[in-house]
Amino acid sequence: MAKQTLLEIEGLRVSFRIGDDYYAAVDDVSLAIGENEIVALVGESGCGKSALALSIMGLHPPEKTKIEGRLHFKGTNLLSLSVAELNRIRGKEIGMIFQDPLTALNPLMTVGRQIEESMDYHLRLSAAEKKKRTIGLLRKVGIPEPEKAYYRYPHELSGGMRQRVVIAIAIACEPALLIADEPTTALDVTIQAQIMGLLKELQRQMKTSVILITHDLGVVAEMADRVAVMYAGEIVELADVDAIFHRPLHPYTRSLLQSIPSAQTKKERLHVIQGIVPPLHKLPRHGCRFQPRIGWIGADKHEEEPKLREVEPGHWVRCTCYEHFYFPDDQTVGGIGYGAS
Ligand SMILES: Nc1ncnc2c1ncn2[C@@H]1O[C@H](COP(=O)(O)OP(=O)(O)OP(=O)(O)O)[C@@H](O)[C@H]1O
Repeated sequence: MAKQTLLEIEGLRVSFRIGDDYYAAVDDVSLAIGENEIVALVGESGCGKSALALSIMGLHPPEKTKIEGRLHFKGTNLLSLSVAELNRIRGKEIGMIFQDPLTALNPLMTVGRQIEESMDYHLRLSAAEKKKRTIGLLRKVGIPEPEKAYYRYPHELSGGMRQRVVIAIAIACEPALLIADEPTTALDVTIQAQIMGLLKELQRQMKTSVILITHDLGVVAEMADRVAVMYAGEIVELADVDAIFHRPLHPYTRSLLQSIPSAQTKKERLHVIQGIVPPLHKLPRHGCRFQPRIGWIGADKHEEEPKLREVEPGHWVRCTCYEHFYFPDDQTVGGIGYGAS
């Protein structure tokens, strides 16, 4: 089912200044987010997921960051807006949920006041209306005794409850787009599923589009409609969630999937992806960026300048190396070896 596009990311390049040079952490990324769609961005730490999200929110310091390309949101290029114009959109039309509720919340302000602050800027409501709406939001995000919680300070709440407050702030103005950057990383495992369940339920009720950044593929399987797999600043595979889990193509996607313990892989050996994502100033800028991590696949199997190609409707993959990729079965790392592909 084709969805109307809400945000069209076109040729986005986000570069950070290191010394005298700029290095792209997000490199020529194009991706459309549909209305009422959950798109997961996955990849190891350092692949550029947060850099992409923060550029949509306009939160990179301009003196150290160069942003190129276009971010069409409801027909407006966010990158052409002044700070004042952007302020009218972020927090209202686009909400963001950050990783750590402790740093996202002001410890000196009551929960109620913090939620109301997000409304002050965008909505014209009387004090009584704001309070009513805030208590309604606290109830909506599952905080017990919302009338009392309204007067509490963040430190009086558990981590899970604090993250619910962060979510309440993000949805206070009913944004069309919600960006959730690792929203459960800082929480206990038992609480993570509850928060994800809440996000999914809110998305269903409000029909908000969501960009969900995570490296938890279990969460992706539960939540996402489509998945963009990022490696070293580039999207290497993009497809709907079913295709990513059942017909993954790119060696990086396959390696990520093979590296998580699951019901199927439990009895098999887990794959350990060799090496690490290189630091920004050492990223390979030509050829297949994943090539150094799959050294057993010959150089001639990679494209010189790999492009994303649509190999079945809606399923995009970068570089021809996927056609030749296999998991070697003669290597063992730290007692954990490679499973068969
Ligand atoms: N302000 C900055 N200045 C310089 N380099 C940066 C800056 N922010 C991020 N980077 C670098 O850009 C690359 C991408 O970082 P980013 O935080 O977007 O990755 P990520 O995929 O979101 O990782 P994580 O899951 O750890 O948040 C990394 O190499 C990181 O070190």
